[in-house]
Amino acid sequence: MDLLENLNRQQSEAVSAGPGQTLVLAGPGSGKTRVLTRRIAYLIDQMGVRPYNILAVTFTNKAAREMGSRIEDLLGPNRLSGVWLGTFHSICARILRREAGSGLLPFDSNFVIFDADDQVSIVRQVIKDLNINDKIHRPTSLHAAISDAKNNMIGVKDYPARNYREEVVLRVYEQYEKALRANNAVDFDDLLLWTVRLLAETPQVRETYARKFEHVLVDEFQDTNMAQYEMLRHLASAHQNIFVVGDEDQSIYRWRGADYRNVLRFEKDYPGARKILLEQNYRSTQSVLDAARAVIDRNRHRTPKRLFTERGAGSKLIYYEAPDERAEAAYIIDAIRNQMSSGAAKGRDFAVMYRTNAQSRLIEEAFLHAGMPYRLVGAQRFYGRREVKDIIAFLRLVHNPADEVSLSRVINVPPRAIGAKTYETLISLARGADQKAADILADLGRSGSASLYWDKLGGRASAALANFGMMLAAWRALLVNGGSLPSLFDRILTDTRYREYIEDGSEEGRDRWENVDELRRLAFEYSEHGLDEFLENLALVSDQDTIRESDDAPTLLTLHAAKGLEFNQVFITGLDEGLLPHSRSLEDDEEMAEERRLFYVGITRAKNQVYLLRSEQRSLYGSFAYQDASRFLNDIPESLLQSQSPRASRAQRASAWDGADRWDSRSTWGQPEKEASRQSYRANVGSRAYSGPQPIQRSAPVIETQYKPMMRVSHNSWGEGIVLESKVEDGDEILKVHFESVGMKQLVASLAKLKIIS
Ligand SMILES: Nc1ncnc2c1ncn2[C@@H]1O[C@H](COP(=O)(O)OP(=O)(O)OP(=O)(O)O)[C@@H](O)[C@H]1O
Ligand SMILES: [Mg+2]
Repeated sequence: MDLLENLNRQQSEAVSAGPGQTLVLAGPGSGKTRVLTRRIAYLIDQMGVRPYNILAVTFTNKAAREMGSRIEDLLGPNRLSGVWLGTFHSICARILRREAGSGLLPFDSNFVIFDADDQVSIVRQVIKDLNINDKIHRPTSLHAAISDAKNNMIGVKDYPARNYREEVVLRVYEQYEKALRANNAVDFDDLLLWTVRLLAETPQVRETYARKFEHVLVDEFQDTNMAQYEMLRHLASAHQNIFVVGDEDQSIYRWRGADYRNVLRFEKDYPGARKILLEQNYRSTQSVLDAARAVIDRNRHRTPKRLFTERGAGSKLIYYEAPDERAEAAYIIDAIRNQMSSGAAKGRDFAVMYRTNAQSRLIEEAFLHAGMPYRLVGAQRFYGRREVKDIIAFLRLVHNPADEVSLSRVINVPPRAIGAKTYETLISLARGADQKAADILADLGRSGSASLYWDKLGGRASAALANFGMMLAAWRALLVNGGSLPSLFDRILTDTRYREYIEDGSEEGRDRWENVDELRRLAFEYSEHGLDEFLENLALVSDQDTIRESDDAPTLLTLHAAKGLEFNQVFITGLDEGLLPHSRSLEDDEEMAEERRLFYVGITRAKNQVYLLRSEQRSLYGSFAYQDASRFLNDIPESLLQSQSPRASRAQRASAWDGADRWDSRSTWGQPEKEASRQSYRANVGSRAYSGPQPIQRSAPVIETQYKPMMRVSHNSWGEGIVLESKVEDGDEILKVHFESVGMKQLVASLAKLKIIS
């Protein structure tokens, strides 16, 4: 096909630009990602560039996959093979794996990538070892300080210790690094840091890659940080062909070190760069664009951009001010259900966005109560589950026996009589002998009671450890002898009797097994690639990667995770001062500007309809409080808004209460069935009018219930959850609890032994 087809003049100019440097700066929905995709196809097809001479960086794995399949659609199958297409993290991991054997790096090529949980648990351990007060120095904040340093390319040696706090960070940083190296592990920041160091300090490595990559292309350039920018410069240093697209107004990752001034740096470093502006928006209606512009225009120090659309005015943005957060959630459910039941829209048309992850809980509950499926974007749901983490830990141990974080996780899972004390003795023995714990396990497995360590650990403990050691050795042998990933996976399940362990006959047990089975299916997909790549991909899943395209359901996601995506209709929730803009930003101009950009990104995801929601009252942080409306709402001209707030006027409210159908009279989405929508509205009146922590629905209790809705509770194996409903049936208290780990569960209170947290 003609690769310049369906592009406007500026877009074609960018796609077919000659060699050198190109900067495409343009607003949302103007086709930047489309241009980048076409450009890759064009390079291969029209300019004869070989795929393996191309490096393209996307912001998420999902974006990389989509780009890949789009290019294959354009060029036909297999024309892309060899191209390096992925996120900064995955590209760095690839470079480091190739180079780790050279002795230039402090880990070998079997290194594992520790996820956020692992990282914080190491910090926690270090804090304990160093006797630091974790109430004053929170593990997550120390970890953030370390991460910050790494993103700014500041190593332990260069870390300034100008005050007490920095001294603490430095001490923790030092031990944290030691722990990573001892585990043959890297964290996310290391991937970048070590790649940049390698490229900067080793000319022949730099040359190799710089020669290889004749063309370097980058999407979402405004969100690169210093280290990423350095990396790009090194990689493009031989051919100097670098093509970046971005929008300063959509820079929303400052907290991760992103610096939109990289755009200025680019112009300074490459004075000959051609700059292309795209001005037509193909995504949104004029109303959406006008509202978005009104919001972003208030930011200072920005270059105003022209952006027009030929899609027509479209409908106004709908504003709804709910009496409380439950009513806010109920409104979303109603609006979606009405359109879906009338056939006016499909589940996948909708996205519900929020500023902080904590806000998702109530919205999820509302979906659960309504029995409506949804897609929650975030790695937690699947990969955060205990059983999934267990199996991954076994696989990581096989891959990298030095990984003590994984070892400590599964050494006694399922229980095999290796207590915490035995584990500690094992670790201190290893430290004393300057050995890895895994080597001692292997030795015990090999030599049994003839092992040097047998007596030191005691007979019983040694026997248990020896068994574990033999099992590990057998798994490694299987892999070394060419066994496939699926066969290793199954062998682990059989040897550990993992299924018997988790399938206890309960519904939860079945759920857990299904998760293991899902992971197994994933492992099968990687049979060709092997364990390395499987683990790497697991470690690098980002939030957007958890969106299952096949599910036709509304998407729930943070504004941050919404970057680059588009939806027919977008709900932006929590437009309250303190939430959006977030309270942390109220006293800092730069932060406030970033909050504004975040709101801007949210609005501009919408093709047709934006809903702006807020709640007068919120219980987010444990107590109820009244909120002011977000200042950002004031920036949107009245003429673009249509209010559907129940308090907008007495007359409107009265008509809503007596059952007159407000969906029919005021909706912009056609004519839902009158009766159905009225009923659903009525069904929700109870929760809509409710204020304060009361049950959503409850049959009149016969005896006093011990648990109340909205209580936070903790369960032995499912962790923390929220009570949604409590009722008495046949003298038993029956609870519906939503657990973070496993979702909604129904429990008998007397058997479940829940602990009340708050
Ligand atoms: N010339 C065109 N003709 C028709 N549709 C187009 C054209 N250019 C872009 N589009 C469509 O417009 C939408 C937005 O494009 P794209 O996602 O590439 O924009 P973007 O600039 O990358 O947006 P964002 O800044 O949000 O990442 C997509 O659905 C895309 O297919
Ligand atoms: Mg884009």
